Amino acid sequence: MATKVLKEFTIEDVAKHNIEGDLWVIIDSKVYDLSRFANLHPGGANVLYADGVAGKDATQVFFGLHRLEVLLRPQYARLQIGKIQGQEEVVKPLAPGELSQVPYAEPTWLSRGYFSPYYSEGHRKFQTAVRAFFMEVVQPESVRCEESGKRISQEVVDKMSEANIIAMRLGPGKHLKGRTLMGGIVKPEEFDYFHEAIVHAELARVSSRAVVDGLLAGLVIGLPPVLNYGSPELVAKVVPDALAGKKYVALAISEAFAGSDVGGLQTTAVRDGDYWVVTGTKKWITNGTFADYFTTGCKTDNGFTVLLIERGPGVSTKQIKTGYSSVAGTAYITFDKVRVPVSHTLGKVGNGMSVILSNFNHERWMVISCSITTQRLIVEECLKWGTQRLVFGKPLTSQPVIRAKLAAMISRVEACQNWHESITYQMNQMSYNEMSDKLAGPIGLLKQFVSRTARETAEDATQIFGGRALTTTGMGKLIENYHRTSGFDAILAGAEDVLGDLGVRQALKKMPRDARL
Ligand code: HEM
Repeated sequence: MATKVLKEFTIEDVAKHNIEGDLWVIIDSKVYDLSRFANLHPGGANVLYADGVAGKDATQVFFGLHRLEVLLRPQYARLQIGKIQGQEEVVKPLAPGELSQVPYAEPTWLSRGYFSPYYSEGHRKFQTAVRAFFMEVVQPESVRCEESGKRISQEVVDKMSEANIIAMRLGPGKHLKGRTLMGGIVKPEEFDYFHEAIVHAELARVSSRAVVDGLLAGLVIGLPPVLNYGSPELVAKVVPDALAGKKYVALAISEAFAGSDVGGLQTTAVRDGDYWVVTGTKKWITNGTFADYFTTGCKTDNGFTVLLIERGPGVSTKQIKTGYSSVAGTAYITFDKVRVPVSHTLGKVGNGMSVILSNFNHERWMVISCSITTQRLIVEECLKWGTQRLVFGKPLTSQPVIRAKLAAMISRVEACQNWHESITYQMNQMSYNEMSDKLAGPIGLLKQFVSRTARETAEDATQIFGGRALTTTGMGKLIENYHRTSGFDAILAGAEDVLGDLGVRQALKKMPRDARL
């Protein structure tokens, strides 16, 4: 397709169009004809007729009031009629895969001129491809679904499964064997937890908190127990379709009766020949509204057992209204005498607690990976806003109190990131059992730290953005979303205080008996 040659104007040409009905402005070297748009302008027509705006270069005032994306929306992009002779645009959106050059907007390993002991050139290649994919395929969908509350389209899920992103989100392992990952950039046997962390980070970079969950987070936490504890026949029946994005899975553990005390669950499974008969309810189940399978914690005669329940007679799900978008498909589930084949038992009868506990580490580490990226994104938003927003004729960052907030925000996210990388490195060296033994505590402590710092950063960012942080659209929309949803990470996958306590209890278990001051 031929690129449109833009008409060129001088500043003087534009200055002649400065009245109602004949109104041009310059924004970042581009000339816009707002004559007819003025009456439709969401900020009102009058602001456009002001002295420093009509017929003038309104770049400064524009970027004080709008996000760049406004100019990129097709309905507004077409208002551009030309450009100013001899000027070039300065403010450009990132190309798919491109890195931000804002300091601290990217982790150190992605920052120009810095080094990392953990990430290789291969990780970098992989990251570039994953970022481009998420920017092109997932970002527009995220914006649509966050607003509409509708579940992610099958088209996006299909594209994710084609690149094997769904399988990669489950981490390294035998489920990757024979798969072409991201067009073959990384071999399945080379795929490690740093590759996986990249996938989570890039997903979180372009998605709101609810979309991170809506994009099959239920499957990411609900399928591993099937992979690790299901019979070969069950694995063959369920896993290929799930990784191909044809069937959805949710992890159904928590209940209105029991959250953190998994032992207090009331959903009951009673044996009847070759079937279990399951009765009970589940609450806060991510992706539950559209899941085909539920990895479900049940009380059985001799303790606690995990069953894979297929949607069918006796299973009903309804949407729960939560503080974030219903794109996450958070559900209340009722099981009413549901007949579940005994072959759908995951692990040994009565051994459900270890099935669930072994799953938690990976889930928590995944939540941490996503949460840190969003925290970093908020730092980037604040650095940009702080420099482009003028107060008392100077950038906001000229105020020491703003710089102090930025210092705290940067330090927090860098601390989180470095701790996360250190734990991820340990994961790469350890067997699954070693991880359960040695990393449950550190992962619990890190998750507590990340969700606490997230909320502190949300508070600071809200102060920096002021009223703009209170609206779901416009300049502060990411801050508003973060402020409203950062608390989710303090609850989902294990409540903050419980996890901090777990970390300390694990440490106490390992205290040498002879340790004395
Ligand atoms: C191509 C030119 C422009 C387009 C397409 C445009 C579009 C918009 C849109 C979509 C909004 C809604 C808020 C948002 O989504 O960010 C808005 C708000 C606003 N616009 Fe514009 N605008 C343009 C130029 C200008 C200029 C030159 C001014 C200068 C005064 C201006 C002043 C405002 C104000 C005061 C608001 C309300 C901001 C708020 O609620 O915080 N706009 N504009």
